Amino acid sequence: MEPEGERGREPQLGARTKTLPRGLQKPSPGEEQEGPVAGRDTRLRVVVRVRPLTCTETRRGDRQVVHSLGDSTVHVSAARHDATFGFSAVFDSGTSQEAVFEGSGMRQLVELAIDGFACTVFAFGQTGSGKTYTLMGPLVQSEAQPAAPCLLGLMQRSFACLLEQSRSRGAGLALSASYVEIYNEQVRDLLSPGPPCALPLRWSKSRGFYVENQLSVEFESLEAIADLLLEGSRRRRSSAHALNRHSSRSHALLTVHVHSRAPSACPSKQGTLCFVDLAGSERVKDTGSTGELSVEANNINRSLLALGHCISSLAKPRGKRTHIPYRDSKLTRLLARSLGGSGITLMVACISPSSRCLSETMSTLHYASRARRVTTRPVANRVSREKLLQTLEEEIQALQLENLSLRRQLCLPRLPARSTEAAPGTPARAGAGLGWGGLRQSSPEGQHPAAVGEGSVARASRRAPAWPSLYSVLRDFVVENERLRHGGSPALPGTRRSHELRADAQGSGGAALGGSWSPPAAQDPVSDDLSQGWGCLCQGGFGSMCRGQEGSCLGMPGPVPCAACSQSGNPTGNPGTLIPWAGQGLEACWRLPASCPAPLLLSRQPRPAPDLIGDVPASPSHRATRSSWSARGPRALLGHPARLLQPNGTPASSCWAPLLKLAPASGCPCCPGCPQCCPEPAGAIMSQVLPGPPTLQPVPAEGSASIPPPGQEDAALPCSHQLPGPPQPHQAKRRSQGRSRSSSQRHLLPRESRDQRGPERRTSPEGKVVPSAPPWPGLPEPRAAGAVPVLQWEEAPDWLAEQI
Ligand SMILES: Nc1ncnc2c1ncn2[C@@H]1O[C@H](COP(=O)(O)OP(=O)(O)OP(=O)(O)O)[C@@H](O)[C@H]1O
Repeated sequence: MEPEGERGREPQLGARTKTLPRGLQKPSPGEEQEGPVAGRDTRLRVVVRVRPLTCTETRRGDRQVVHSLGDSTVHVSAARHDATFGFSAVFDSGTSQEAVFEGSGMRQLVELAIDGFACTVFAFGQTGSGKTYTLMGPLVQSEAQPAAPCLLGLMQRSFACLLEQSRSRGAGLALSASYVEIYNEQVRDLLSPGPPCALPLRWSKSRGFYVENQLSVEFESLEAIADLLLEGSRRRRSSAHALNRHSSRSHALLTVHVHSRAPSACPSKQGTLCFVDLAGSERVKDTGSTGELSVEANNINRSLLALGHCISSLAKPRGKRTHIPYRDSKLTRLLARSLGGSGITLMVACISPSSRCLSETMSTLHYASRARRVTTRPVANRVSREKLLQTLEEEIQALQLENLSLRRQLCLPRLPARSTEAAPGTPARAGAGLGWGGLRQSSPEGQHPAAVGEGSVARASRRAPAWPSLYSVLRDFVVENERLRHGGSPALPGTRRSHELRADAQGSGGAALGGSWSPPAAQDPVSDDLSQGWGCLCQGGFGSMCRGQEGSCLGMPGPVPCAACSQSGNPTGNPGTLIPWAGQGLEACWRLPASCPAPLLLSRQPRPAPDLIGDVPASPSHRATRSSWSARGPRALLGHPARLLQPNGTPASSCWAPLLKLAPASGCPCCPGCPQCCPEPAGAIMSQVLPGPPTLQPVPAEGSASIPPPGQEDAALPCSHQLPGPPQPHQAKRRSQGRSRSSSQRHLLPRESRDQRGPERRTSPEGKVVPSAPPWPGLPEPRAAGAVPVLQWEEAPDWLAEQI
């Protein structure tokens, strides 16, 4: 039993709510603070909510044994239990939802999240004690019958508060949400449609424990986040048992990521607000759980026990703490930062007043009292622009090197340097790319990109706001990396155009994309080549996947089986593969038409707008991204999610949901690749994205080249907005390096390929020479002087390739 004296030691609520998001108060030495103080021990804030007796309990004649004494204390009076507990606040059964929001300090928590702190609120208690009610309000039966505004829970009120703050700061806050549940010790994404699948839990030094590949959805309105909450809650596992007709069978974690964009000189802040609705502890004999319900109950109780152990260990003074068993359950891993790290945490202990629940109530109150002794050391996550740029650049470099190595292993040709999107509000102009290409240009002559350090980043950041470009480049690399890791064709920049043309020719793709632009198919040689069964696209680099003869490539391994091919049964039993093409919501079957009865390109479902992407239901301002990929390799440097985007409305067949979507490479977010926004030679792109098959191609006639020779592939940059101009000295040097590297590049190709490297051109099936880079009016030939070279093969360190 909790001693009476416990009460006296509790500081008063008014004195404790010293939330200082900005000033960060200075405590007296050795003083332990309850209000968050950066870098100082700060107690968890624990409040108690007593729910009213339910109809069943009243009907049964249960006695009310829990009473709030009005001064943040709660009194339990029963035959063998008589105790008083003090907390930060106690809300009795008559307290409104709004009073709970205001009195619990939730509003301050929202402000702290905006200020860059990782804030967590979690509700715990016995099953049926009102945790979900406190966080989300009463169960919403349907969208047509929303809950009365006065009943909305802490979540909805916090969202409203956040959005209000966002509006008052102009375009200052970028908000996104992710929603996962831990069900039977498996982490599952509640925002991904389709059958639930387990997501891996990873650890990194910078981020601690995190869920890999969870979907993160941007939102800008209350309706949007309310939809997400509703959608996720519907997917969450719940069942009926004796104590609750809608009992949650999983722990749910909804995290809102708050990114405050600061004026250029100030650091930006990246806070989080995480709502954890724990599944309720339960006694199987009380709930009458059997079978699956009892398995769930065991898992719930086990993870709550692990949480209890962590809290007990953390409640000891710092010097006396030994090991904190965070790794005992997924729940404690995910809550590690909130409990003992640098976050700020509010715990809401929910209890039933019924005499029947007395022992569970006592256990919850003891648990809560112990939690009050737990301290964290809050640290705001502030990222200076310089630092963010540097981190982004490092990430891009690491990814580029890794992709180079992967391409090398897959015998794919290099890609040209990535173009970048212009920063919002910055008109796209030649040479103004601020991404990788821009940074490389600003690097000292001949310097390895990996050696481009803070200085060049700083230069880049001084020239213009660079991160929209860098993020765009990073996203491209991540998408490409994922494709390469799966052994499939990378999402190749620029290919979207050809496939849009193709779909347009079939009368479907253009419409799906809003299709305002439909250039003549004659300007798209690759599209023609694909449709007419031109050559093997994978250059024989895939072993058994490719028979290595013209027109007989059975496709690269890819994530989405082509329904038509797999159903019709092809001679080798190797189904065709639908490759999602960047930016277009299109899928291309790599099998050739002769053997694939499916259309070469399939358009996806029409989408309301090209930039409303993600596999979450279309809703105002939704934009879905997947969180960080894997902790392998030299990546995982950033604390932000990888931008693996999924097309809207496309059901994910697996947890990887491999239908990737890239924003158009042009500066215009809704541009499907029109010549106005993407003033690069379309054909030049095609010549670069097509893997050149040196051994398998018919030797073309003289006069045109489509496969650029080593050292020249880098000449044309898709959407890089270059203008023709005389070669700069460092560019001339680069070209000479390109020539000299050809010898070293040779060893990257299969011997057969090396021996039979033919002229750098190809022909269409009719024998007609297809120029690789048809001139686009007003723009340079792809290999014209002034183009920015890409990373050389030699520049990818061997050790990296070995590691990968
Ligand atoms: N403060 C409250 N006022 C009115 N009704 C409440 C209150 N708290 C809970 N209830 C009601 O009690 C029932 C159980 O609540 P809820 O589902 O939120 O419990 P829970 O703790 O989340 O249970 P579980 O752990 O099993 O999911 C619901 O019908 C809910 O509407």
